[in-house]
Amino acid sequence: MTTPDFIRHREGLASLIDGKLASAALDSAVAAQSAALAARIGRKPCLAVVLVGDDPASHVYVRNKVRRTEAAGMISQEFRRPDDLGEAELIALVETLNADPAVDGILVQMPLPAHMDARRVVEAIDPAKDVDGLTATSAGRLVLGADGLRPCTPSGCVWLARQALGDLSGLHTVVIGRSILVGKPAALLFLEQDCTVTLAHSRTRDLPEVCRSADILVAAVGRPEMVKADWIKPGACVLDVGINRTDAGLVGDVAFGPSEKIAGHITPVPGGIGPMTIAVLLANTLKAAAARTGEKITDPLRG
Ligand SMILES: Nc1nc(=O)c2c([nH]1)NC[C@@H]1CN(c3ccc(C(=O)N[C@@H](CCC(=O)O)C(=O)O)cc3)C=[N+]21
Repeated sequence: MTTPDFIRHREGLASLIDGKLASAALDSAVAAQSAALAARIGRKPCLAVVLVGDDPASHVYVRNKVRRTEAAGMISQEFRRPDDLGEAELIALVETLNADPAVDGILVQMPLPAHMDARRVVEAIDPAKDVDGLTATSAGRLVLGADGLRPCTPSGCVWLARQALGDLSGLHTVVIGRSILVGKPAALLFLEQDCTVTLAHSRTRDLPEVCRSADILVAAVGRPEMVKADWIKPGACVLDVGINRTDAGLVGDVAFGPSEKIAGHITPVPGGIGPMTIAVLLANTLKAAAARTGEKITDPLRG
């Protein structure tokens, strides 16, 4: 197996998995296929992003999504609504987007304002357009191992682990965090790769010891630098999903400095899993566009 250029070998330190470079590689594969698909169907794939309220972090993510969608030759539609928008109005907007044949993917940015039931809003999304992979239909297909759209962040984790390690069969993956958006689907996606999976969480007994048995460690808890270097098996592949804003800037869930001396591979924050999430979102939009129009494409995340 040849190592891709976004995994940088470093003497005496973990190889650095550069998620920014990796996502640029995926984006250009998506762009090429999106152009070919557009030529066949007579229109570009289109992603609609809905942002309710004015959380500054959400605005940063949405701006990045719009920029990268357009750079990949796809159409980006943005819908901004005030945070006093009613749930029924938001669901009506989702239904309008469901009915619009030119829209291939719908993403409703989380978190939603507290007065809304996010589950009800997500379930209003047509599963064929569920590029976040968050509807009950998509989750059910994931559990069944049936075709469907998979959640973006955990798909990005699996893709990077495969790029770093090749076949993951038989490896022990420990996922810390059982969220619907990341931890739970990550466990299922690594299982689909024939890993032995442990889904650890805040009630797990002796978490450091559990982590020390991981060949692949996925940290998705949202606690700055919670995972310490002595929780890491020497040579393990460490994927840091945490995006924590602290006085010291943006930090992950892993204490990076000490951990890069122990791990075999590691993702930084920023510049690791975050940009990969958007790359998978674009790949999912391409897949949704192809499936909706009955066209065949090669999955940019496979191979
Ligand atoms: N329906 C929905 N789907 C999501 O996928 C979703 C969401 N809601 N709500 C918020 C979270 C968070 N998220 C990120 C995406 C990219 C970066 C990213 O590109 N981060 C850069 C840094 C950006 C910065 O400076 O803040 C990096 O890690 O290098 C981070 C976080 C998607 N989310």
